[in-house]
Amino acid sequence: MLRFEGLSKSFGWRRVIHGAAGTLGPGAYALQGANGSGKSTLLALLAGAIAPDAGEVWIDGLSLARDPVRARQRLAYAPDQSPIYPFMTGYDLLDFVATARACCVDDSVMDMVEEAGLTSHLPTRFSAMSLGTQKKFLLCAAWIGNTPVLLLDEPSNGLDLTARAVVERRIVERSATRLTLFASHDGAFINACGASVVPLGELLSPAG
Ligand SMILES: Nc1ncnc2c1ncn2[C@@H]1O[C@H](COP(=O)(O)OP(=O)(O)OP(=O)(O)O)[C@@H](O)[C@H]1O
Repeated sequence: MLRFEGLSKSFGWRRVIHGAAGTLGPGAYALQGANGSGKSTLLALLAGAIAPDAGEVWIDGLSLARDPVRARQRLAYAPDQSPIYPFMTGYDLLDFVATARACCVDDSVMDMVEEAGLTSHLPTRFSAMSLGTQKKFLLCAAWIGNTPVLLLDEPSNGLDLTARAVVERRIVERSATRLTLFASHDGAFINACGASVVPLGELLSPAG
């Protein structure tokens, strides 16, 4: 479902990810590691949000480098924070993501919007939303298309208790047939999601 081999990334002189490799099937996985160890960088590489210096990623068997359109339609990624255009509304974000994934905003996603307390914020511009509200929209957008692979960076950061429970339940619901890989330092959240802990160091080349 998610496979990656030989992934490496440096920022200037600093090598952050070296020789990362792994194969993950359906389930929930919590990527763990110290601050600054490279969890967000690895998730961004797996999502194709940043280009690797070396290595390759396959989403549901499709190469992210060689078959990017079809691979990306099987993938959703919610960074911890995202530079969304300030003039976009909640509606605009959901529509934009659905178009990119060649699908629609279905009832399940609108239920999530309602459960997370976002309905009244749908017409609000991102520039006028709190950080927690922006985060909730990013997470709801990540559920659009019910993609086989879902990558989430610190999904519980800044969420109120209601939204946190919604995201936990949604991750559990996916786990039988789909993959969710998320970076988190939040032990209670990881447990509530029934996630297996994946130490970042175990995915990296020992020579790194
Ligand atoms: N765009 C960038 N340019 C330069 N350095 C970067 C960039 N992105 C990340 N880094 C550096 O790469 C290293 C790993 O950062 P990353 O955010 O991936 O770590 P992390 O494990 O997610 O950390 P945290 O647990 O604090 O969120 C850090 O030293 C960071 O400063």
